[in-house]
Amino acid sequence: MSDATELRRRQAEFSKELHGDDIGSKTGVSAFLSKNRSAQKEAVTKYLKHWDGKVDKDAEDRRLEDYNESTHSYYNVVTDFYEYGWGSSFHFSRYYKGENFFAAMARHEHYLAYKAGIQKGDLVLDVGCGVGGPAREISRFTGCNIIGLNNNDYQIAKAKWYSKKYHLEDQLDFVKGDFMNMDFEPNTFDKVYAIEATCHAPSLEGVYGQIYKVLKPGGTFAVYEWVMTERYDESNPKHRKIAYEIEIGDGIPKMFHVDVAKQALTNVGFEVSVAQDLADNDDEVPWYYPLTGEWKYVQTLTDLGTFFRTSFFGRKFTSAMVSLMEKVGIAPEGSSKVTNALEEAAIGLVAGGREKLFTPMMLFVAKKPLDASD
Ligand SMILES: CC(C)=CCC[C@@H](C)[C@H]1CC[C@H]2C3=C(CC[C@]12C)[C@@]1(C)CC[C@H](O)C[C@@H]1CC3
Ligand SMILES: C[S@@+](CC[C@H](N)C(=O)[O-])C[C@H]1O[C@@H](n2cnc3c(N)ncnc32)[C@H](O)[C@@H]1O
Repeated sequence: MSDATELRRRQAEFSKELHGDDIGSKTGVSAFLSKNRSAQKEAVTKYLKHWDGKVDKDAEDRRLEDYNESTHSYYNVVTDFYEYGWGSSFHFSRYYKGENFFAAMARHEHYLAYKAGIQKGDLVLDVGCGVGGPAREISRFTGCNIIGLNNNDYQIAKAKWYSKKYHLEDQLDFVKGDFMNMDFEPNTFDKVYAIEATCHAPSLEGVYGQIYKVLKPGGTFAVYEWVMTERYDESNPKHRKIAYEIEIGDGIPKMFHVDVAKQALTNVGFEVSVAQDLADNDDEVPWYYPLTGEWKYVQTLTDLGTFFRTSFFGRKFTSAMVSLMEKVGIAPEGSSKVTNALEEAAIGLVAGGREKLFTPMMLFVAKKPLDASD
């Protein structure tokens, strides 16, 4: 058995032990409370194994090398929190004045589909598809067929459960795989998109090279990339602290600079037609607003629940409840470590957003040339 097959088998087995067989019918709090105790403790340990506060080369190399297991463990322990706090699309978006949170999320997804030129009947790959929120929206919006690729078994099971629930099984499929080593045949997809996922890669050239391979000649790749911006200075300790908070709290081995991303696309053969930071604008309502706790930004009454759960006070409330439940044995051991890490994420993301050192929506649109050879 190859190393990759063995890892896949182990991860699938572990997911079954951690989450049980009944995946889908429970979400958020009830899913979180029904985890297998010892497996949850192990998952948290695996995720935080290389996060010891160090940012030297050796520490970074260890995180880059362990990217697959570490990210797999990260999503094993945060997925229920994400669904409870944010919904089933795991990304940020811009907000128009008066626009509801979920409408903005859907619009952000439609915009990427539009920039990728996705048409009815296209075969599309969603790289790092989460629990399938964007794939459901984009398949309904365009009439295309989407295969979602993900290395997290729990999220795949959830994505499949949702597509059955919403009768989208004819248009959607979700498969297990590492985006650094894809199993698809070369030249398979008409379009490829990735939303806030490829930042988990140990090398952007690695993941973009795989996307280039599976895209048909003339096909388009569109991505919302997480990158550090032109203003970021790796040698500035305050900047590095913000990047580290984003890395540890979001399960990212290393946050790359925007130039690294752009160069990586070109190096693997793409022709880049759009390179635009959608966060670099004068929006009245900033993309990171739900994590700030600033009530002035809330746009509609329907957003109050989401805003409470995502705001500073809402997060403190959740952390306190989780800590209490862990102490009395209702919540599995290690749960507080997860809410602490998510808190670091929120702090780093808001700080990075306010200072424009970081963007979660660097939009790249890139084409595989028509005359590309394999
Ligand atoms: C990790 C990557 C590449 C993308 C995910 C982006 C966002 C969806 C998440 C980033 C930080 C997350 C937090 C939460 C939800 C999902 C994020 C915004 C919570 C609000 C979930 C509820 C917890 O109690 C607090 C979390 C803070 C961080
Ligand atoms: C922040 S979530 C975004 C999910 C989805 N794009 C969305 O917007 O809802 C990042 C996703 O990338 C997936 N991922 C991370 N590393 C991966 C890898 N090496 N191979 C495949 N998927 C990966 C995670 O499991 C997760 O589903």
